[in-house]
Amino acid sequence: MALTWTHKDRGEIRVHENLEELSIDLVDYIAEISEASIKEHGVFCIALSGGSLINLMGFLDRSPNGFFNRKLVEPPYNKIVDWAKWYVFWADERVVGKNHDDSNYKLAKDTLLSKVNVFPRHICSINDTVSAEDAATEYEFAIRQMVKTRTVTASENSDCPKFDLILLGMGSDGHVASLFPNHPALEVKDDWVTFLTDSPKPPPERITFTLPVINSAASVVVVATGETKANAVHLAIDDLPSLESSLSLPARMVQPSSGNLIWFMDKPAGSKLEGFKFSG
Ligand SMILES: O=C1O[C@H](COP(=O)(O)O)[C@@H](O)[C@H](O)[C@H]1O
Repeated sequence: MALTWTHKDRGEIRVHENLEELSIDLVDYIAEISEASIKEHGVFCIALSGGSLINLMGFLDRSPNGFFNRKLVEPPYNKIVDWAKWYVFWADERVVGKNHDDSNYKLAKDTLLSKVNVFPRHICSINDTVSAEDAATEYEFAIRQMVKTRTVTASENSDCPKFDLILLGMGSDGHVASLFPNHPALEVKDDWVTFLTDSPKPPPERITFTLPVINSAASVVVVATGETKANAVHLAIDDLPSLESSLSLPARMVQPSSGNLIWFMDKPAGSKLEGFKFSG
């Protein structure tokens, strides 16, 4: 059973017994938001990230113990999810070829998108043949067109798109999307998508949603697993008034203005949280 509680301003926290339980809960949540969004406005606009998150969405092959039996690409989800209404974006992307192993697009394509009926024209990936700067500009332009045509909802509170769901992983340094600690990309307020040519984590060239876009989403999920993430999870969630550095931790700056924020983690990642330590 997951240990779940709501922090007064850091959203809902779900600490799962193990990765299998986390995966099932995450897949359930995505299916639920997909259904609600389609009911409400006819489409589901989801922004993916890269990294370990994608496999945790239950897209990996079934494990020998049979736990990964509720993958989005398997029954019941492959039947009940209305894939034709999905529009898929990336909260961040590495500026490499689409067939490169570092590509977040390739990861999602190999594990999910090639196995379900999302229309290829609904898969909004970056132009991988131009510079990082141009790729960011073009990606933002493409999203602006989709807001104009009302495929992507406009935020009521900001000049930003309101994605139905943004899925973020978190690095052990507290980075989310490609927003790294102390990087100037964190300060970008006027653009929806920005670029980096000096990412501290390879590959160096990336594009990323900016904080205003992330914080305008209807739902934001942050997924963190493993002991190496425990300290960043603690700094991102717990009340630590004396530790000013934690305030500029990218994961702590994820604060949806009117949307939901949910943290999915396993026990090792949640082990340093106040709420976990005092849970008995
Ligand atoms: O480089 C990236 O890292 C983060 C976290 O990855 P993880 O493997 O530690 O979960 C990921 O969310 C981001 O999209 C990616 O570009």
